[in-house]
Amino acid sequence: MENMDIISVDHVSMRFRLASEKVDSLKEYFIKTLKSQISTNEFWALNDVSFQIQKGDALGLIGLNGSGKSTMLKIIAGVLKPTKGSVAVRGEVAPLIELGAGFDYDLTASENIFLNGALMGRSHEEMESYYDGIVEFSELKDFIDVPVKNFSSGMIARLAFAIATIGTPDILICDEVLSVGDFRFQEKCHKRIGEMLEKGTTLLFVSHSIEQVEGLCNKAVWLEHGNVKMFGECKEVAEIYRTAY
Ligand SMILES: Nc1ncnc2c1ncn2[C@@H]1O[C@H](COP(=O)(O)OP(=O)(O)OP(=O)(O)O)[C@@H](O)[C@H]1O
Repeated sequence: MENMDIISVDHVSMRFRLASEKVDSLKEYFIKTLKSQISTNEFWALNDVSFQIQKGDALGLIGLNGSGKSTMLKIIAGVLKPTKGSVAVRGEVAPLIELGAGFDYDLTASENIFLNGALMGRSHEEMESYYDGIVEFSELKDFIDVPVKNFSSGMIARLAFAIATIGTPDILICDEVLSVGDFRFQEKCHKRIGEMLEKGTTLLFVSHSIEQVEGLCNKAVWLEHGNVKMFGECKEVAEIYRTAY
């Protein structure tokens, strides 16, 4: 089982269609569609991207705004289906992509812990055993019965991170999570991710902080306009990336 690819991204391309005309209402949209007055521009967010990750690797995805990092993570997490190519993922994925996406904002933090557990396929009993640890890690004890709609983005990030990192998933996907919390909480998350890596979790990590990427990752893929500019050892990719723009 050593050196087995846990994630294999094979010639993945992703096309989005963008409406090129501004439409002010649904009615106008239907009328213009019927009259064939709406044209769409094709936009390729990823072009023929391939790379392989082995068990226990920590991969940083780096690149400028709009280079395709989040799109790549969403395809690996199974949220988006690639237009071309394929992705093979061997293992359970804990995705931290759109923070709080699994939350019902009218429910309290406590209720959302169980809701998210259910979304992750975990039973109520199982979540009860994790409950205290989640509350403690998120440091939201005093807010646990408050509806999440009253939370700041940092509080939502803390709760989402604490829930997603229970147990030891095979693959942890983190998209910009550490940029939301304050510095002290970022350190705490960094430490927890480090502990998960030691236990064999594979990490996919997006951050605009190249220092954070270097601190956690052994491999890096650098995306530029949806193309792989460079893939390899994190230190080598980071060194060239730093001086590139
Ligand atoms: N659902 C969508 N529909 C249309 N275009 C999209 C969609 N999602 C992403 N895009 C476009 O695809 C490109 C890549 O976006 P993506 O979010 O993957 O970039 P990113 O590297 O994560 O950027 P950032 O660093 O700003 O988070 C962007 O130009 C974006 O506008």
